[in-house]
Amino acid sequence: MPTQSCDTTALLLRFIDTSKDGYGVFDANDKLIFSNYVFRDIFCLEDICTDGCNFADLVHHAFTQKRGLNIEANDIDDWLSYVGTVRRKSEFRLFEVDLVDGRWMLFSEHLLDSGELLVHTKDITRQKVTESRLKRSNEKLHHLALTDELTQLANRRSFVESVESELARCQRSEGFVTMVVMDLDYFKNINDQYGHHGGDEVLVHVAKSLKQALRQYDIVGRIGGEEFAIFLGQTDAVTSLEVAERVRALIAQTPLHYEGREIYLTASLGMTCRPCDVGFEQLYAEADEALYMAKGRGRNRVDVYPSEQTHELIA
Ligand SMILES: Nc1nc2c(ncn2[C@@H]2O[C@H](COP(=O)(O)OP(=O)(O)OP(=O)(O)O)[C@@H](O)[C@H]2O)c(=O)[nH]1
Repeated sequence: MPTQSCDTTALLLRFIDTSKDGYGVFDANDKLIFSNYVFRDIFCLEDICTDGCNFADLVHHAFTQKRGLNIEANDIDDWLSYVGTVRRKSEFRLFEVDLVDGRWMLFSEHLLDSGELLVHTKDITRQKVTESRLKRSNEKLHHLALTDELTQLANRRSFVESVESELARCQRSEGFVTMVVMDLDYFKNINDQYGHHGGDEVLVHVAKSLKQALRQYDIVGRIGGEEFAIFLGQTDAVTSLEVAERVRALIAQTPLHYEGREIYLTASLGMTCRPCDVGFEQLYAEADEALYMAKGRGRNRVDVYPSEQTHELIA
């Protein structure tokens, strides 16, 4: 019945206009022929007459007012050219968009055979906020799982993983890799003299010295207790020994100022240098053996595991 149909249309229009979702219809020439309140709000069309406006006009209007879609481009026409390569190119399109005011919208576009484009938008700001909180806590958890809480260096697990992936990466190259294992000397005495807190401060201090003495791409970790390990990728034995000596000297020359006193400390280091196709276990075991030699030969020194790559250093 005509009256009923009229009522239904009016009701539908009222429903659409008061909806929390946005609705817009563009004709085959991309002219906006229908929009509800939310849609007009997104493109900040409250103050302009939309008759005859096409999509590019709407975007230009919002962009000049620094409102509407968050467009990270200096040239709006470049952006519109890009959008032209995806818009109206498929029957259905779904995408997320952030607005200058911080809101996030899920846009869906239906292209009819007759050329009209029906656009629907849904506010997904709350989901996006929850998503980014979740992402941040996952990143934090990931960081905690891989980092030694006290020194903020890589923990044992993370050190092993990083070295193994570095070894896999350089498998086919001709270069050399070095492992250095370092252990503080008489650390038990430091704990006994300055307490566990003093001991912890020493570990943090040593971690800082390591970061200072090493290059950004060297891998360093706290393996446990007062033991640290350094991996130098693509580094020959001579350079590696220089690095290990630099670390040893820096630690010996840099006392920690703790509660008005100076805590002097030393460390013993063992190093090995091998071609890139070596496995982690072998590399670590050899460096550890060299560390054992350094401890036995009086501490505060670097000892080198004897191998084809290091014989010149030992001779
Ligand atoms: N403060 C503190 N002490 C730790 C930590 N982890 C291990 N230690 C202590 O480190 C000390 C290691 O002692 P030892 O293995 O005897 O070695 P050392 O006294 O350094 O002697 P050498 O290695 O032979 O020169 C022990 O007293 C442990 O309790 C830690 O996280 N914090």
